[in-house]
Amino acid sequence: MVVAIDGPAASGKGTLSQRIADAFGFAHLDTGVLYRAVGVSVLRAGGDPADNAAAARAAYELHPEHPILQEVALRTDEAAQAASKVAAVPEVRAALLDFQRRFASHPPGGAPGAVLDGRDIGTVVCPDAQAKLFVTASVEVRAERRLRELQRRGIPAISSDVLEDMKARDARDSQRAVAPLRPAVDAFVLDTSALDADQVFSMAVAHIGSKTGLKPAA
Ligand SMILES: Nc1ncnc2c1ncn2[C@@H]1O[C@H](COP(=O)(O)OP(=O)(O)O)[C@@H](O)[C@H]1O
Ligand SMILES: Nc1ccn([C@@H]2O[C@H](COP(=O)(O)OP(=O)(O)O)[C@@H](O)[C@H]2O)c(=O)n1
Repeated sequence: MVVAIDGPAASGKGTLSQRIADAFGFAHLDTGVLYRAVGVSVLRAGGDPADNAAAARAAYELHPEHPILQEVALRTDEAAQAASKVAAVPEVRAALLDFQRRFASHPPGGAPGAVLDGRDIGTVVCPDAQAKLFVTASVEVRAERRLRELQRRGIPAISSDVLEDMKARDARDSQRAVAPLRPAVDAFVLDTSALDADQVFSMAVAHIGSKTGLKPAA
């Protein structure tokens, strides 16, 4: 059983995915972390994330136990920008595809299902997912959520920079040639601009139930 959750930055994908995974006993993979790790690896090696060869090399070196995947440095805006640059490189996407598909088909810990969140889960990584959600919100709402999150994590951030970075990333993610950000034709689109996390969760559970017959454990 695979649940695909896609959407733009700070729309609430990760929050929703973790809650869905907990409720159904599924494993959760935040695929954005993989792209962030590749971007940060390139920066640390002194490279340019938009350089195809450097980005592809870093992607082929990433493996599920790599310690960079746990680093808080992956959460910064700098990491997010680097991620969206390496994410436009076809070799990077190809290198990360196996990792993601293996997680979906063999969820760790023998879990009965997997929730993957990202930009292209319902369209490219798991086009046969039993339930697909596309979570979105206005860019202003998303920038405000991300700013508060960064402040909570103790990462310095300036409101106008977060908004501008988010717009730049939205444009890059939506306009790239390979696996652009867009809802799958069979995705349930959920605009969370005026919904809190509990409301989003309830609507998502109802949708998953309608598609799969599954109900969360009480
Ligand atoms: N429906 C919601 N309403 C308000 N804040 C939310 C909502 N969903 C998530 N958040 C908060 O917004 C921030 C970004 O959410 P996150 O789940 O990390 O988004 P994404 O994975 O899409 O980048 C987090 O601080 C999270 O707590
Ligand atoms: N499945 C995915 C996940 C992330 N990405 C890229 O990785 C970047 C960071 O993703 P993320 O999910 O960590 O970003 P946030 O939504 O958390 O801000 C995105 O801007 C995309 O460019 C992608 O291309 N495909």
